Amino acid sequence: MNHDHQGVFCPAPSEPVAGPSSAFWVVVMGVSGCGKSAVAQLLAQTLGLPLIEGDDFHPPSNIDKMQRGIALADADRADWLLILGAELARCCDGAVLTCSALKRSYRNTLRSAVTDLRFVHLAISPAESLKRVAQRPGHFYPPSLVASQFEALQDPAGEPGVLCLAGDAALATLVQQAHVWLGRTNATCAE
Ligand SMILES: Nc1ncnc2c1ncn2[C@@H]1O[C@H](COP(=O)(O)OP(=O)(O)OP(=O)(O)O)[C@@H](O)[C@H]1O
Ligand SMILES: O=C(O)[C@H](O)[C@@H](O)[C@H](O)[C@H](O)CO
Repeated sequence: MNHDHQGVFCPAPSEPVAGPSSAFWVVVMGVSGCGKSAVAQLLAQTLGLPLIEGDDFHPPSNIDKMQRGIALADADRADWLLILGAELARCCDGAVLTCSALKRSYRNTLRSAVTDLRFVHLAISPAESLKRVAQRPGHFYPPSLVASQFEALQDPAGEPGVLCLAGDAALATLVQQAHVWLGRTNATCAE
């Protein structure tokens, strides 16, 4: 059992957390460069929810591996996904999480942490992903790993609680579409 930063009582992360009926948890997912951080930041801001940046929770060994151009394996991602699930569960009133969540089993690990977890999948082409990743000087993730993201990706379309969006649309459009899907049509979305 634990408490979040506001002292709200939370069940242990081993049981999926169910919040107030107005609460929801959203994962913005997809391959490298698809726009997870950009969209999630706006979404969290306009929904008034905390933002959890999944990349901030990778152990140094994972960052080191990616920096050296080695794709993460299932075993590298296992503990990271459990930690992200615990972070979601810690936010009793909901949260927006950025996480690649490339495989169904990864999404199911996150689903086991909170009830009715939603996923917004930003789908982009390998060419667009490569272009965006190559344009990020100083970022730890190398363009040489982009192909491995698409090899690992299992399309979440058809799974429960999933919205698939074209990640090359304008940011404001993407956030607006997510709001409508979440039933929050009145919120204003800034570009
Ligand atoms: N809808 C969009 N249209 C045009 N450019 C975008 C869009 N979304 C994001 N970008 C740009 O693409 C780049 C990658 O975006 P972002 O960092 O949000 O992706 P990401 O999925 O979080 O990547 P990673 O997981 O690799 O960190 C950034 O330069 C960002 O400004
Ligand atoms: O599961 C993964 O392979 C990783 O989370 C990657 O997606 C990177 O962390 C991200 O792309 C960095 O930019």
